[in-house]
Amino acid sequence: MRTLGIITNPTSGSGRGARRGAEAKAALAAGGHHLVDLSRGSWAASYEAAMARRDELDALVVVGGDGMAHLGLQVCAEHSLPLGIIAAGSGDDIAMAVGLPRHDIPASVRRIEEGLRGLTANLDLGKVDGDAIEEPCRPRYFGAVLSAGLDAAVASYARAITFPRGPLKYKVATMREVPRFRPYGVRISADGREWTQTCTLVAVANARIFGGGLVISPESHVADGRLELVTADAMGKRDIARLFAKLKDGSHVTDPLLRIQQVDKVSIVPDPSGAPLPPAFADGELVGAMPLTVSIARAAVTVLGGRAQ
Ligand SMILES: Nc1ncnc2c1ncn2[C@@H]1O[C@H](COP(=O)(O)OP(=O)(O)OP(=O)(O)O)[C@@H](O)[C@H]1O
Repeated sequence: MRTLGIITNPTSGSGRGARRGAEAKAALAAGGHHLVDLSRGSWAASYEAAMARRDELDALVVVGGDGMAHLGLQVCAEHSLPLGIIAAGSGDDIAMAVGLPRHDIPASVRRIEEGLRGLTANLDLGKVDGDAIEEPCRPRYFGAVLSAGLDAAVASYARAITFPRGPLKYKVATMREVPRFRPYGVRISADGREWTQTCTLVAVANARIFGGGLVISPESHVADGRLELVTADAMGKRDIARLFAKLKDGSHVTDPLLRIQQVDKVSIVPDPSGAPLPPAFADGELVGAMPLTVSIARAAVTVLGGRAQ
């Protein structure tokens, strides 16, 4: 018998989170484990509850989408506590990057049991430092991708509106943000090189996919010890539409306005040569305003039942 902290989110999976959470708890309890329910009324309150009980646990299990996996990473990063992920969200990019099943609670629980018997994967994380990182976790870690370009402006508006809900809110936010877009000014320092440019996208990828399955950085791998800096130069509206369409299969990498470079550490600073950058998002969650520095945290978290390859 193990002591497992568990965090569920009633809002995840377009409102199916409460049922999925109850199913997950029942399946883990059936395995004879002692469960400590750390779910609270918000992401931040659940994080605080998990941090307060972290030392009593043998593992932490999160149930939901990337927002919940991101929460689990904050508790387990650079700590000996392993993380179990029961992927039940509308976006499960982190779970997919570690080869975990989606929307299949019995299969996810079997992976957690395998993990408790020793089958685990060590994953790299992006570690974000900056004065304006949102409370309560500073530094912030991410598993998939941090982004501060046009897609972050869309995410920021989508987060601010209460209607419509679900995937439709991203369509509404895109329709608002793309016509207003002016190229962002940015100063980038990456592994000792420094330059200023205007851009449409600026992202740091640990995994190949983000945004619920968009292939932003096809060569990225969560266990290769490297991050990829992805930038897209200033673009007009038609080029933006083409770029976003190509993100679906990763074919944007041949676009001459796009650049992907491997980095260990990168600083992203707003520059007056263009419009102000939006706040950064990572794993779909708000991280905070620029400037930010992202560095690689190698093998920073152990995922139960994960597959590194
Ligand atoms: N009680 C709660 N505990 C944790 N997170 C919560 C809670 N209530 C609301 N949330 C919010 O739910 C959001 C989405 O969670 P999650 O990623 O698990 O689900 P999802 O189905 O993939 O959602 P989305 O489509 O919004 O990304 C998070 O941003 C989080 O802030």
